[in-house]
Amino acid sequence: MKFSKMHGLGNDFMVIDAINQRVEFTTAKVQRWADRNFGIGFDQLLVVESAQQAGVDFRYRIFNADGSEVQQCGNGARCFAKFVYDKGLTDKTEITVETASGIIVLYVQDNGWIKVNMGVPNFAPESLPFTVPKQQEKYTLEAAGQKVQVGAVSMGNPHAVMQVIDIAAAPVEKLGAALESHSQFPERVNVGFAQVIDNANVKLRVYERGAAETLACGTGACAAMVVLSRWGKVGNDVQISLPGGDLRVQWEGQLDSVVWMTGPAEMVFEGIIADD
Ligand SMILES: N[C@@H](CCC[C@H](N)C(=O)O)C(=O)O
Repeated sequence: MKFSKMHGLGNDFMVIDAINQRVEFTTAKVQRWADRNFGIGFDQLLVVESAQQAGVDFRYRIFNADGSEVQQCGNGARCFAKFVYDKGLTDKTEITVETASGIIVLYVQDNGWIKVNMGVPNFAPESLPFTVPKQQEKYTLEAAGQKVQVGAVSMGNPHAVMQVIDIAAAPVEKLGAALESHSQFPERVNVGFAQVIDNANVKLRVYERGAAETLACGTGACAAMVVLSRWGKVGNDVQISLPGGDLRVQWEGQLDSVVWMTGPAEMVFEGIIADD
């Protein structure tokens, strides 16, 4: 089975075309492929399929390195768009795709970057413990022996975001792991640690559900933007700097406005899996 290895700001993916070849795998196989010593190594697997709904260009499925299937992936969406465009699966520069959390629209720009309409943030999905969205609201949780204040939002997938003073010293591994599986999050959660530089610049690290800390998280960047905006910390056009590079995230701030994310996507190499 042929695959491509791609990344968006160092958040890396194995991408499989399941339109032109037969693709079968199990959770154990995803975990083995994801292994950085015994497999290909990646944070997420992206499986590109034909659309199931009329008028939509593609469907794609997303699996974390631990094998769990998830609803949304920002960096993955940009890599998906580059993959279908560069492989000639479409010649459209405006691409619609079904994900497990609904249809999203992606725009391939002249400079090769991809702009994604990430949809409207959801402050009260089932996978979050909080039901009533209130402006300025923070929630206090206990994790890893300390009390932390987080904002919670779904970008299709669940995120908890906290503000930190010094991103380099943030306890991402320890607190991220504790919050990822906190009892308040029935479907586990992605955990963002955000340092506000000014109202247009934020530094962010994300402990991802099912993958641990990654070099970048697109939905995490959108979630951080939305939470910090609700807390009055940022404007509506923010550069989010992650360990792997920068994303531009735009949000008008109304609860019904969509989030835009713009950034690069890169092909790394292509291969054939020996054990399929
Ligand atoms: N890296 C992704 C998010 C991937 C899914 C996430 N780990 C989850 O479990 O929801 C991104 O760029 O958004």
